[in-house]
Amino acid sequence: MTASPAPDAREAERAFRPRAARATSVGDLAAAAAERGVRCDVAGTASARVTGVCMDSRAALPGDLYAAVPGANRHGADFSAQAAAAGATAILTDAGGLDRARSAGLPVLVVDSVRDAVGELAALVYGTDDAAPRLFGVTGTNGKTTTTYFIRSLLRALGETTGLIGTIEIVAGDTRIPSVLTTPEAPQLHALLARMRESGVGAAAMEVSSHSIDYRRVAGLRFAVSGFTNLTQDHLDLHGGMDEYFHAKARLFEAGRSRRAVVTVDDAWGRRMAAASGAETWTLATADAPDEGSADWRVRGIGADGLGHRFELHGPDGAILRARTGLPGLFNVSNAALAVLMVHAGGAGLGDLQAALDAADPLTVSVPGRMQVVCERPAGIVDFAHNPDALERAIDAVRGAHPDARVIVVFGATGQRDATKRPVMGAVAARRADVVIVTDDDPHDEEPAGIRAAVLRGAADAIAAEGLSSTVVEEHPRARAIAAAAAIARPEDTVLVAGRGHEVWQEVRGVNLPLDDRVELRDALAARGFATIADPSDSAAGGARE
Ligand SMILES: CC(=O)N[C@H]1[C@@H](OP(=O)(O)OP(=O)(O)OC[C@H]2O[C@@H](n3ccc(=O)[nH]c3=O)[C@H](O)[C@@H]2O)O[C@H](CO)[C@@H](O)[C@@H]1O[C@H](C)C(=O)N[C@@H](C)C(=O)N[C@H](CCC(=O)O)C(=O)O
Ligand SMILES: Nc1ncnc2c1ncn2[C@@H]1O[C@H](COP(=O)(O)OP(=O)(O)OP(=O)(O)O)[C@@H](O)[C@H]1O
Repeated sequence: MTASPAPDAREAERAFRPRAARATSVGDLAAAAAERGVRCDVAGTASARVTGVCMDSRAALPGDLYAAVPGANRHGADFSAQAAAAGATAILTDAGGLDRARSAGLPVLVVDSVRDAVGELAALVYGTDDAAPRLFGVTGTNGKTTTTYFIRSLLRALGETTGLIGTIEIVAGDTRIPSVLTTPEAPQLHALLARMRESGVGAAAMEVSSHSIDYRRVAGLRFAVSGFTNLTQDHLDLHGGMDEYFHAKARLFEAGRSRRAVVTVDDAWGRRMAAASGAETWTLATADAPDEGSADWRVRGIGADGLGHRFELHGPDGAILRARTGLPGLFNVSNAALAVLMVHAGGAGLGDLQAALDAADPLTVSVPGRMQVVCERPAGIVDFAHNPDALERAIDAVRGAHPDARVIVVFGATGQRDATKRPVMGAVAARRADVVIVTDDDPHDEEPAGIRAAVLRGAADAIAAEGLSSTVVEEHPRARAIAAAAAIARPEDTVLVAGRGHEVWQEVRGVNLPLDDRVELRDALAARGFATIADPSDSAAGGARE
């Protein structure tokens, strides 16, 4: 067991501050915020000067406005003295935090909702409201990370200097760090954009999680283009139901938040999202759907090409774009098509786009832990699928062509998160795979045996009700489950290790244990004498790469 060296939120917050800071007085901030409809009362001296914004006292730097939010566990105002000791010059809080903030002896900006206000204030402090890099935001249950990597790669092929913000890493010019959140908190986002601007970044691709929309992390940001991948069951613990989950995502497409939108309309949720969008919207059909023909853009002519696919995009006035992606799975055609159209909607002309697609194969970028192949025969694949829809698609995507090919899937469900998806994932695996090895994901503080039992119950119920012939076993810890899968793999089989993708720490009762599925699978297959593929992005090779 090791103590946690996992990415640290505070370090991440400090790593991406702009080098040049301009000072704004508390009084001027309150006045500018009011002009944007955010009412701010000032308690204390209005002449104090602010050069940065933070939301965690442990990340405060001299000159910061410390945003003290009411949290699930504590009110941030409890940490006002720590922020002041670190050099913060003012505090932003709500009526509930006012007295505690005042006791730190700093001027206080009082607002109705700190989360609603902090994005706008950070935009003012960092000057990111109009001069930030062009932002390409991607939301949806699955495909956000992959699509942002595709967008960034395509923008680079078009000659742009780019940034990236998402689950795996944050990249701004020559600086990169592993991510803590998929979408950082608003103060960090605005600092990041200011830093990107300093580094000459012209465009950035960014994942926008539904949590971030609910928690107002994207407040004060304007997206040049926003894209929607899909909506399937996930995160119902936060949102309560699919309708609420839909409405959280829909807020990204409000007029004023996004200038343009590209919405995948392969199902009813997509069509509803397109109808709800207040931005100038293009619809994209990537799969056979009832009214697929009425979409503005359609994927046509999909054909197998190596591990991936080639395809065409057909648009208005006979426009056609030809593209390919080397990443396995038809869902990666959907992700790639969305990325191409978002870059087109962001201003790239059809001719330039086609030239970039032809010259650089930009949609064959390697995305860490997303359909990552560590061995070709047997196929050993590590993927991030951690909800029912993604798991089903991932299993289908990796099934080999040989008539005796089996899919052996290793996965578990996360502790303290949406428990309703556990039996559903068990049933999906029992239906689609030949051998199912149920193990642990990140149990967090929950008892792992109970999580496994819920997944196993779903699998057993599906087998009994549907007369399935799949084999289901329980094995833990996870490394032993991966070794068990490798031990029974025949050359024509596929071992799919799903759920944790690029992650290199497994959290068990507050302790982060080192665990990289790619390393475990590669080592287990190599031990049996199979030829494996090294990859510089995994933990055995030292981490993230270009
Ligand atoms: C459930 C959730 O989203 N919680 C977020 C929330 O934490 P919280 O309400 O528990 O905070 P708290 O512990 O009560 O503390 C209150 C405030 O005091 C501050 N504090 C606390 C201690 C201290 O010494 N000093 C200090 O300033 C905290 O930073 C916080 O602002 O506010 C914090 C920042 O203020 C967030 O960092 C934190 O995100 C946590 C880390 C998180 O894991 N969120 C996940 C669920 C998330 O957002 N995930 C999505 C992706 C989901 C997906 O697609 O899979 C994401 O975008 O990453
Ligand atoms: N368009 C898609 N439709 C369905 N499943 C997909 C799609 N794209 C990717 N997947 C599956 O979902 C997994 C996660 O993909 P990716 O990381 O790109 O999505 P994400 O939205 O960023 O996920 P998360 O929010 O959980 O980080 C992949 O490993 C793959 O199994």
